Amino acid sequence: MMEIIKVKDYDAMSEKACEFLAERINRLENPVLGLATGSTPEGLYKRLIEKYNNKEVSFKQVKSFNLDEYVGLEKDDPNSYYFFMKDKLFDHVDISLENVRVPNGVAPDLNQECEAHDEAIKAAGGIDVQLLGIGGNGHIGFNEPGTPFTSKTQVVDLEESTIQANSRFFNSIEEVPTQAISMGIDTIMSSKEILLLVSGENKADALNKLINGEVTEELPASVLQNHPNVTIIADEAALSVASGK
Ligand SMILES: N[C@@H]1[C@@H](O)[C@H](O)[C@@H](COP(=O)(O)O)O[C@@H]1O
Repeated sequence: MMEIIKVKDYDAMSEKACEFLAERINRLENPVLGLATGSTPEGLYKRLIEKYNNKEVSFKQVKSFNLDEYVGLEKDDPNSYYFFMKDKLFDHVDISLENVRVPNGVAPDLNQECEAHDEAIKAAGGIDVQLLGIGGNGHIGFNEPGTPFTSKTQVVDLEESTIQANSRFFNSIEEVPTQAISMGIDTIMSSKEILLLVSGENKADALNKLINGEVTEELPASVLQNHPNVTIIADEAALSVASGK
């Protein structure tokens, strides 16, 4: 089941997503969240912090698992996803850092780290709500086109287009890591519920294929058609191709 909520713009998407997530956090006894990085969820995190400051939500009982992390970046590297999460959310709410897990991109044994991530998710009882963004090429997490739907958390090679897109955060393109640890497609699909946020015209093509196209490993996000409980909050620009159909 896929529900699509169309909103006007990025701000409206962030607002809706904040209501959606806060409702789950308040309702579930021990919420387990799957969290994402990138520009897309930044507005959502800002609003969640506001809601926390207004005492409308608390993260005391929340456990979280992040989707991905660059290989080779230390936790305190401003471009690491661990740093992003602390900077954009964790440092500003009452979540315990003991309850958050971002894959460790500098673990001595990366494969073992991938297994540990999946094991920790299982031990927590699985993910209640997985937040996702989407890459222009249809990637989710860092699962690039061609990634098997059966994949668990693993080390992945980044596509040139992804490196290019993410270079905006780095001083130069040479500094962008070429590999990452990413939750696998199967890991993501095992979540009880999925919330996908999409904003902007540059995602319109991928979103159209996800909604109207066939389910194929060539467009990793298309797998979401097979999930029983997906909500997509997308703005008008992101839906411009899909709604023209
Ligand atoms: N690994 C991240 C994804 O988790 C993210 O959803 C996507 C879109 O990023 P943005 O939201 O900045 O457009 O690409 C990045 O590479």
